[in-house]
Amino acid sequence: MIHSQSITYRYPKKGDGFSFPDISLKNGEHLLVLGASGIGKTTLLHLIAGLLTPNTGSVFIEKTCLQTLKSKELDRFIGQNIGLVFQQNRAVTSLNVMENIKTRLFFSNVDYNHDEVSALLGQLNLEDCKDKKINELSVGQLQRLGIALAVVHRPKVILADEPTSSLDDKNCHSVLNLLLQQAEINNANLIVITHDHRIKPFFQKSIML
Ligand SMILES: Nc1ncnc2c1ncn2[C@@H]1O[C@H](COP(=O)(O)OP(=O)(O)OP(=O)(O)O)[C@@H](O)[C@H]1O
Repeated sequence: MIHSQSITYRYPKKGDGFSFPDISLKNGEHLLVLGASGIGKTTLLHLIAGLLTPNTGSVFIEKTCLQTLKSKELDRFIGQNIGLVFQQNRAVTSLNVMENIKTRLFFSNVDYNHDEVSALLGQLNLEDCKDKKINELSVGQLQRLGIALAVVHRPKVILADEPTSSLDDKNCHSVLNLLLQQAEINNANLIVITHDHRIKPFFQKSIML
């Protein structure tokens, strides 16, 4: 469950700032956030993820209001409950795939479970890659690893920033299906922000900024 209320944000020394529409998702619901370049999509994503603090308004994940948490509590809460999928690779290049997975779990304070991680790597067709270094992965494998790193700690909310804009139609569909599949397996809310209108049919709920 995620709920945001009356969020506004202004970057220091930058114009009027943003006033965002409220978001309300029950367990298992997903949202597409569409909008032109520069309209504030990534800013909204960072506010929902707790990476930026709104000037006014609140974000609730389950019953926790992010704005009531102290800095260390917030870091812990984000690490355990939020999964972020980035457009660019964020894996540590000096580590192999499995070491990246274990590092992600360590920072989320979640124990490594061999069977669960093997199942996840299987779902993402990465089981043959676990000992590979990041620079040995194909573009598609890197993208799927990005999803694995976002969901391996079983977050309540999966947030994806432009996950498909540089992909052809086939890979766009495949990435979307994997994200939705992982959201379902984890009973998580999935929020995708994009200017890529091809993915509209995948979502029942969408807002335009
Ligand atoms: N750290 C920052 N400091 C100051 N201004 C910023 C910062 N980050 C973003 N902005 C500005 O805020 C506005 C919204 O940026 P944001 O990245 O949220 O838009 P977006 O809709 O995600 O754009 P795009 O689709 O191009 O990624 C832009 O004008 C951008 O220049």
